[in-house]
Amino acid sequence: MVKVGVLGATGMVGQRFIQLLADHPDFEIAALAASSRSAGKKYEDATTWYMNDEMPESVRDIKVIETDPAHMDKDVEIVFSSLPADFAAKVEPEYAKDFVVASNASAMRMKKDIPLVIPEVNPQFLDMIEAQQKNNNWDGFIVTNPNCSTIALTLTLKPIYDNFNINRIYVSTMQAVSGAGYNGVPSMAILDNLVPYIGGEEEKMESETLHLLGSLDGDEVVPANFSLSASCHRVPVIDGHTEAVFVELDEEADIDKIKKTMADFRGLPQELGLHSAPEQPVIVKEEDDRPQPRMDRMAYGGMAATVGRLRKDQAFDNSFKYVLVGHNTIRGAAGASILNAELINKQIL
Ligand SMILES: NC(=O)C1=CN([C@@H]2O[C@H](COP(=O)(O)OP(=O)(O)OC[C@H]3O[C@@H](n4cnc5c(N)ncnc54)[C@H](OP(=O)(O)O)[C@@H]3O)[C@@H](O)[C@H]2O)C=CC1
Ligand SMILES: N[C@@H](CC(=O)OP(=O)(O)O)C(=O)O
Repeated sequence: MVKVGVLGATGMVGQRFIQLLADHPDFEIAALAASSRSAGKKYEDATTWYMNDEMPESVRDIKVIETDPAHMDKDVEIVFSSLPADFAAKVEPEYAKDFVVASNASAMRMKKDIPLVIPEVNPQFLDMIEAQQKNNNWDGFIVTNPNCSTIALTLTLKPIYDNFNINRIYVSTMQAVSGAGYNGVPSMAILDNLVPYIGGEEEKMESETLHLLGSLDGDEVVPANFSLSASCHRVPVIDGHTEAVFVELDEEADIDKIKKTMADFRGLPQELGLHSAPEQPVIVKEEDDRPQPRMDRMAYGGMAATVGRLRKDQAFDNSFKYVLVGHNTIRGAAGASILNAELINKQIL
């Protein structure tokens, strides 16, 4: 078993990490860190548990430590980070001196030599690790996963990008409140309402998606060459981001072929049989009223994106549109970091 630690362990994403790691066949939770508000307390006393399942027995008595790497158990090999981005930017490089950091925070995603990875989409970006270690003189390294809306979108776009020529994409999101953390959106702001702004989200979706679908030239990422415009909105759903996607190709959109390409899509995690890999990363539904967050967010344990209403766009030439749902704190956060770590454990450690 590989010993792992979780930073930000008391938070919304930290709790997902614990839920997903509790019975993991290869990883064993050895350390939990949070802010000085929580450090020194037993995990069960430091945490207001938000998950539907009970808090795992194995973590209840673990004493929460300060996030400083000096406090981290030296037997830990992988540290999962679900820290606020500004704090992650300071702490993650400190951890990378000695530990593998699988980060879910946005701070380091677009930095040179730091792989931003979805294992089904761009596992080859892990090749940057050698340069990262050499350039920083680190024994460990940092690998990041994308923003929650970006992950679901990019999983569905990868098979299209590989098989057709994309000209431009518009995407409009309807994002769950859990995406902002437990204290992120007051109920008075979101009940009976919708908030048409999520700070920084549109910029992240636009840049990260093109980066993930791009190619490596040495250690430089050459972004994919199409236009992408995002509009992001918060809706009163607890978990599961929904996105309406509009795609213009260079050629006529053959709907049956596009559906088959998406449904047949498999990547390296499926080939390697990684524990958290969904059998099918993209599920295509035919019902007129799917996908819906309540019904589809838990597809393959929350690790698959579900697509529906895939149809020709009658208003524009060579165009089609669809709706997708992805679980924001599983495939969009903790599950994504864990899948990255499973790939690293199989191929690098
Ligand atoms: N929620 C989501 O869907 C997604 C979130 N993310 C990213 O994951 C990260 C965590 O998000 P989320 O779990 O929602 O946030 P929460 O606010 O729910 O949790 C934040 C965690 O970080 C800890 N923390 C806060 N400040 C400090 C500090 N100064 N020093 C040490 N620890 C600190 C908190 O500890 P304490 O309890 O002691 O205060 C808590 O454990 C963020 O970077 C977010 O952007 C990414 C994708 C999706
Ligand atoms: N901003 C996302 C969640 C998030 O924290 O994303 P990021 O990891 O890119 O900061 C949401 O509100 O749903």
